[in-house]
Amino acid sequence: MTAPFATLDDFQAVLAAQSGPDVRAQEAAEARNMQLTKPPAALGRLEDIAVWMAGWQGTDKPHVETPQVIIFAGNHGVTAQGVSAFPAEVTEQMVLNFQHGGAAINQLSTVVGAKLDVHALELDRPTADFTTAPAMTEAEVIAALSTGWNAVDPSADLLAVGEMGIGNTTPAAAIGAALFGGVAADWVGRGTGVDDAGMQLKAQVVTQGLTRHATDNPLQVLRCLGGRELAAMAGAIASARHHRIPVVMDGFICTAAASCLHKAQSGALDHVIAGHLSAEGAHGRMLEALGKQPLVSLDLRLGEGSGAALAMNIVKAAVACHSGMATFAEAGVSDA
Ligand SMILES: O=C(O)c1ccc[n+]([C@@H]2O[C@H](COP(=O)([O-])O)[C@@H](O)[C@H]2O)c1
Ligand SMILES: Cc1cc2nc[nH]c2cc1C
Repeated sequence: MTAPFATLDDFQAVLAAQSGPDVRAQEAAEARNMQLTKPPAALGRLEDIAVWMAGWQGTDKPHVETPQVIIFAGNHGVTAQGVSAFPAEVTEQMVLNFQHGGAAINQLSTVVGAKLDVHALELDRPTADFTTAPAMTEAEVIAALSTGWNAVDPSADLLAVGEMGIGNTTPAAAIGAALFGGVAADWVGRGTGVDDAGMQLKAQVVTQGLTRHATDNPLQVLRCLGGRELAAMAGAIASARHHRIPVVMDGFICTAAASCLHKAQSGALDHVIAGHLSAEGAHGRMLEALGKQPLVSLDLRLGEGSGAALAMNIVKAAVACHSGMATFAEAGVSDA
């Protein structure tokens, strides 16, 4: 399917036209949940997850049988400022590692039974350094959003989005500050492992970006301060909504990309769940701003969709209980 937008205004209109969950299916799932052989609410948040899945999948018996994990990779002009502990060529090297099955995300996708797709976005043409120019032109951000939109398999029943991009915690921090306020130091973190001086440098770089690209428009924030893999994640999340596929978010960079959708259109992340709380310092603040509670908190700070793929197991377990359990009547167990 060709992406149904050619400009950021079109994309904004796509977000505005998105529909909500299937309320009938959700109500049917709630009713079913009340009859399952357990004390009320004894499966805690697993019950909420199953009902949420039911709403987006449009059935009272939701499933996770064809999950998809997508990694988008991009390179960043802002790495010229020395904001990462690793060299930019690692982005491309890790893409090869993903393709050869050697990365953490390959193992985590296998564990949850997900198809893994990798999309490298013009790695030999990094975005512009946002301290001196907008990271992307409108045509470039639309191309990246479209890659993300088209990467979603319409037959997937659960989607995890993740990224690979040396330097991309700096654009993510800039987006956090631009959308949610505060100073740069509130949003920068260690990323791949910079020291205290590196953190200070990142804060200066983010401040320069914020000063240069002052805008209230969240999609312009994505264009000016973001990166191709962030825009692609945003495009994939919007596309999943169109196909009514629930989404599990990954860490700090993925959440920053999703935040642009949330700020552009209230409710744009209703079909999205936070997979995990990253060890990247500002991730918790960003999730709070979105009103999202992460499923797991295991000090991961890898990216590449790892926390999202891991959390898919919990979603899978939630729907297995909901859809597979017997009711009190079926099992002949006495109700309260
Ligand atoms: O997902 C996260 O929360 C996360 C936190 C820190 C680092 N990363 C990964 O590390 C890279 C960005 O770190 P950096 O230091 O190069 O900005 C990028 O490839 C991300 O996938 C990811
Ligand atoms: C080795 C390495 C693997 C990664 N996976 C996601 N981001 C990464 C960053 C680095 C540096």
